[in-house]
Amino acid sequence: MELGVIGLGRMGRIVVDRVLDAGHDVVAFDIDEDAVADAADAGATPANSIAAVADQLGTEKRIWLMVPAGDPVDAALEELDPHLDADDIVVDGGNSHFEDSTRRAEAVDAAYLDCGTSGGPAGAELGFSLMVGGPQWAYDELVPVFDAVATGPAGHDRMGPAGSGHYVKMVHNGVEYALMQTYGEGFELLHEGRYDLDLEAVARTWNNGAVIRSWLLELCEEAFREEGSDLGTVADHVAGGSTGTWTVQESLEQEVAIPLIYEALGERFDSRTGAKFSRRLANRLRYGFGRHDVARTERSE
Ligand SMILES: NC(=O)C1=CN([C@@H]2O[C@H](COP(=O)(O)OP(=O)(O)OC[C@H]3O[C@@H](n4cnc5c(N)ncnc54)[C@H](O)[C@@H]3O)[C@@H](O)[C@H]2O)C=CC1
Ligand SMILES: O=C(CO)[C@H](O)[C@H](O)COP(=O)(O)O
Repeated sequence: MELGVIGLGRMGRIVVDRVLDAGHDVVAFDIDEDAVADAADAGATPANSIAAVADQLGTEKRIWLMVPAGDPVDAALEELDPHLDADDIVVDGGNSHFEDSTRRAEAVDAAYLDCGTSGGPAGAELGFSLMVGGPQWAYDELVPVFDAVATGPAGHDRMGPAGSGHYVKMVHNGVEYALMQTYGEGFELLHEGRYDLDLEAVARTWNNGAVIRSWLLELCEEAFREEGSDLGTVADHVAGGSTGTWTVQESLEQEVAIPLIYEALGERFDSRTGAKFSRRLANRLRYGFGRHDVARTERSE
């Protein structure tokens, strides 16, 4: 099979390499010329524009987008669409909002597969987990590509119609937030608690047979090994948050309570503020009702 890949960053480049390794051909484009040159060195055919990707593929074009979610996806589709017809297939493997994906599936002439992708850069070796939404025929047609990009045949499946792949990935990310939060809380208690513990040793022991072993826990083990039990200079500032926000928004629309995911998202937002206003007010209110001491801090303004 011949696959066009647009977006050759951390994730797109893995798609290229794994598809090439499986014996398929790749036509590759990125707005970063160096990324295109690197992909060409790895065996892909370089293209110098999005339209050129479509032109360089034969009839029945199969194209994988791995660009940042949002405007770059719409921009790529706008440029591709005049070159596509109903026999063609476009996969969006990024973290797009599922409603954007259903809109795009309606708008483009090609069959559109929204593909939630999990596994991160570690997927270069292991392959990804792929959650695909869209027409069955298009999914079936791309099974050889999904087999190559995923961990294997068990690492991908069609979730349902347009939007369902990115919907499942959105919820996956909400779960990811809550798992990160709960490991964080457990290790915080161990760190602050009554024993002087080697947290790498704790994580390693848990990862060997414990009920709570997982890949995220292996990453905790790696973090403590590389940074130390006190996490060294790692700041308490957590970036990102879009996919968790979408998960919480959807839970409100569906009236499904997901308090752990909501709490984890809130913690992430909290990590970006300095002194927290509500805690400062609680501090002052305790003086108001009980004449308890008010802890005070130097303020810059
Ligand atoms: N990094 C991760 O662990 C994961 C990322 N994702 C999603 O995969 C998508 C890609 O992520 P990464 O590879 O990490 O990002 P990245 O920032 O490493 O790569 C994005 C690439 O897209 C290129 N690009 C941007 N606009 C373009 C355009 N209009 N045309 C062609 N190329 C364009 C950039 O030059 C860059 O090389 C995002 O939607 C992300 O949320 C999904 C799962 C895991
Ligand atoms: O999808 C992912 C992991 O599963 C990506 O790492 C994504 O970039 C996470 O983004 P955020 O933390 O902003 O939700």
